[in-house]
Amino acid sequence: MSNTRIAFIGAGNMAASLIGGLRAKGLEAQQIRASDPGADTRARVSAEHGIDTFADNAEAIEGVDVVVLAVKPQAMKAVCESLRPSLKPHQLVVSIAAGITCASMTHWLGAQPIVRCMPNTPALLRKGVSGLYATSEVTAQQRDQAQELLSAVGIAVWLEHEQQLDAVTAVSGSGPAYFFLLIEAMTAAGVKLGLPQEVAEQLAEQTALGAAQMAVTSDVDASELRRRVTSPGGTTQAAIESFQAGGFEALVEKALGAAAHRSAEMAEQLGK
Ligand SMILES: NC(=O)C1=CN([C@@H]2O[C@H](COP(=O)(O)OP(=O)(O)OC[C@H]3O[C@@H](n4cnc5c(N)ncnc54)[C@H](OP(=O)(O)O)[C@@H]3O)[C@@H](O)[C@H]2O)C=CC1
Ligand SMILES: O=C(O)[C@@H]1CCC=N1
Repeated sequence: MSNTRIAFIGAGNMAASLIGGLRAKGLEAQQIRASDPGADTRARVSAEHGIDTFADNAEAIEGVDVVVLAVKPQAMKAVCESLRPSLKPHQLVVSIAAGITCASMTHWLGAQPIVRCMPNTPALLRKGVSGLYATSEVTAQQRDQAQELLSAVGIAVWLEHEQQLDAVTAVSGSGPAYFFLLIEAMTAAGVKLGLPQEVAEQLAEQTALGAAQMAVTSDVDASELRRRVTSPGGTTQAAIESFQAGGFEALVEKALGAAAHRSAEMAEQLGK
């Protein structure tokens, strides 16, 4: 990674997080470039990270080792087709677009080494987690480059089957939103129980942070940590029983199933 040159196509939220992570890991500004149609977006990433930005995607990828596709899934076909004439066979393409398969990208780009990933927004704080899948064209060195790119913003986990990315999207790609929803709901419930809004918010947020840190650092699993909070016949038991009577686990399974299904459906709809 020390002298890898990387171009980001699309300089929105996820690209900015990745660029921030790479800069924090010591990559020089000269090693990173980004292209985006938005003049404001270009000015922002350029000012924040000191990198060169381009309005023209083909210009941005000249001479780089890795091309990161960080545009919305709906824009992927047009972006890939426009890059095709300029891409060199040795350039690694890393896509972070939800629900766009390697087969679709290969169809649009031509034969090219591709790593498809699914990061998540805590990447902004270098607390992200990403699932990665590599096509057979990807060399060991390129795998390392992709690994280092995604590890700059958190943990990177390699997958054996591309289809598993639908499940990764359901669990961790979309996952931060589920925890935010829980924080919102716990805050609203706290207010209904008589707490001021800011206090309820502080309690819910810090509890989420503390619980997540315990789950990550503890050598016992989440169910044991939960058991340790749950005094027999106490308040936690009353809450957990209420959650479960409402079908909590089945609801979570259904919600994640909907996300995974949508990921596969997007591949079908946008992959042509
Ligand atoms: N947000 C999330 O939680 C996650 C998102 N992803 C994936 O990351 C990708 C990017 O998402 P996110 O960063 O949130 O999206 P953003 O909309 O913030 O960023 C995409 C950027 O790409 C720009 N863009 C549009 N068309 C082109 C083009 N032809 N060439 C170059 N740039 C272009 C957009 O400009 P403009 O706005 O002017 O159109 C925008 O600035 C998506 O594919 C998404 O599926 C993956 C994991 C998590
Ligand atoms: O909602 C989405 O489609 C994207 C992918 C994962 C998170 N955001």
